Parts: sequence; structure tokens; C-alpha cells
Amino acid sequence: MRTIPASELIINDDGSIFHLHLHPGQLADTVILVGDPGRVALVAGFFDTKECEVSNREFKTVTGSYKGKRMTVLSTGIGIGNIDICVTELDALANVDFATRQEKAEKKRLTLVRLGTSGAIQPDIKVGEFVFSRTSCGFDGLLSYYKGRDAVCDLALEEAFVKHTGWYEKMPRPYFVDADKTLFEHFSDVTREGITIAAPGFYAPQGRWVRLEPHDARLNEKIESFGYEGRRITNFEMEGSALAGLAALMGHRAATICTIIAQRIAQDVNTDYKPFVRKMIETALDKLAILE
Ligand SMILES: O=P(O)(O)O[C@H]1O[C@H](CO)[C@@H](O)[C@H]1O
Ligand SMILES: O=c1cc[nH]c(=O)[nH]1
Repeated sequence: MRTIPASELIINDDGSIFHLHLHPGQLADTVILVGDPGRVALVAGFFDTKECEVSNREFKTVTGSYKGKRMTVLSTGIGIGNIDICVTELDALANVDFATRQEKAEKKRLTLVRLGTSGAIQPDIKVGEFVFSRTSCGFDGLLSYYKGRDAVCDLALEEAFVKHTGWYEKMPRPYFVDADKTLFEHFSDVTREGITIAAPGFYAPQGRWVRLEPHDARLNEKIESFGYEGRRITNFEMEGSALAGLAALMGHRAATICTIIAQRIAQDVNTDYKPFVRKMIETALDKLAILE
């Protein structure tokens, strides 16, 4: 059995994991991931009990219970690099014995649900709606660093997308990963479904042009017009692909649900989006409380 070197799984002097500063016993099996550290208090505000609050850098964690179910809420900050850190450390907390630095024989399956914000790229998806990423599309390239990437990706969809967009070969090749099917069905009555792009940036990687022009100013039009087996790409955010991909490789179930705060086709934005996010959180907590 492989012993994980101290420099590869870094454990702090107090026995907590390197970035999240959590101890194995502080993690619930149901984890809500949010980008904004300020959103942790919003989620934890609904909890009936709180057992711990831990904070390091942008990673804030509260573990407690909601309607009798133990849950952890964690802020990931923005971006795919942070998802690599958070999902790997959450999995290690659950499935690595910190004393021996070896994988536990019996694995725990976590439920990881990201509650984020997003921009819509189809005209009928309005600000304030909740979109469930039935498939996440990574523009970030992270999953290709992991062995087994192709086994959890939809390669036919990838090929069709690369062809349709005339994908620029100097950008990382996009990858498509499905959310957990049970979670998709469980949330289907309270969300719209879609294919969501996780971009490695907020500006040019999502087709925004402030001062610097995107490499392909028509890429968003091509994304909007892409169709595959009756499905289309619906929205942009910045974390869901790595979450879906790493969870699939590790055997966890994962999903991303986002509140739409920007309408990219209508060029509309709502900066007062907190009430919608609050509603998404309450809806998701109620659903998670009854999830088997
Ligand atoms: O509101 P969060 O969860 O951070 O999600 C979205 O908002 C951030 C960009 O403003 C990115 O993290 C994006 O994925
Ligand atoms: O347009 C948007 C809005 C929120 N988050 C994103 O990543 N993009």
C-alpha cells in the first residue's frame, strides 16, 4: 500500500489538513461548496446547530446540522485551482488515514453540492433562475493532469464541440463531465438543467471584452449555437468542471447549481442578487435534508 509523502499530503502540526485547516472529524458527509466566503454565513445561518467554525485564507468552513442532517459548508474562493485544493483535501479528510498516510480500505462517498452564481448564455434563461449543471464543460484543462480523465468524460460531446467552435489549439482542450445522476433527478423539480462552462477566468475566458480583446470574439456566438442530441450550453461559471471531474474520479457524488446573475445575450446584470441566492440556498438545503 502506498504511503503518501509528507510533501504531497501536507498535515499541519495541529493535525489539520494544509489549506482547509480541518481535522477529519470536522467534516460531514454532505458538503455545500460556495465561492464567496461571505456566503458561508448565509448558509450556516439556516443551520439548527453548529459544531465548528474554521477559517484559513479564503477557505471558511462551518459544520452543523439542518433539519437533523449533518452538513458542512465550505467556501472555495474563485477558480479551478481552488477546487483542486478543496476537493482533494475533502477527499483526504474522508478517505486517508492521517496516522499512516495511507488510503483507508473502506472508502467514504461524499455528497458535494456547489451553490454558485453564473451568467446565462441563452436568451430564455433569466436573471434569478436556478440552473443545475447536468453536464459541466471545463475550459480549464485541470482534469487532463489526472490519470483516468477520458474515462469520466463524454468524448463524443467533446469532439463535436471542438469541431463546431473551431477550437484554438493553444487553449486547453475542453472536457465534459456529467453531474451525479441521483443528484440531477433529486433537484430536477426545483432547477432548470443545462450544460455549464467552467471558465479559467471571468473576462476573455467568458468572452468579456474590457480593454483586452478575446482571441476569438465570436466564440460565445458559436457556444450559443452549439447543439448536441437536443441539448445546448446554457451558462458560464468558474468551478463546476473540476468539481464534477475530480468527484467522478474519486467516487464522490457532485453537482453544481447556480443562480443566474448576468444575462450575457441581453447584456443585463443584477448586482442585487443576494435574495435570489438566499432562495437557492434554502431550496437546496431542504432538498439535501431529505436526500438519501
Ligand atoms: O458566486 P461563486 O460561487 O463564486 O461563483 C461564480 O462567481 C465567481 C465570479 O464572480 C466565480 O467563482 C463563479 O463561478
Ligand atoms: O457571468 C458570470 C456571473 C457569475 N459568475 C461567472 O463566472 N460569470
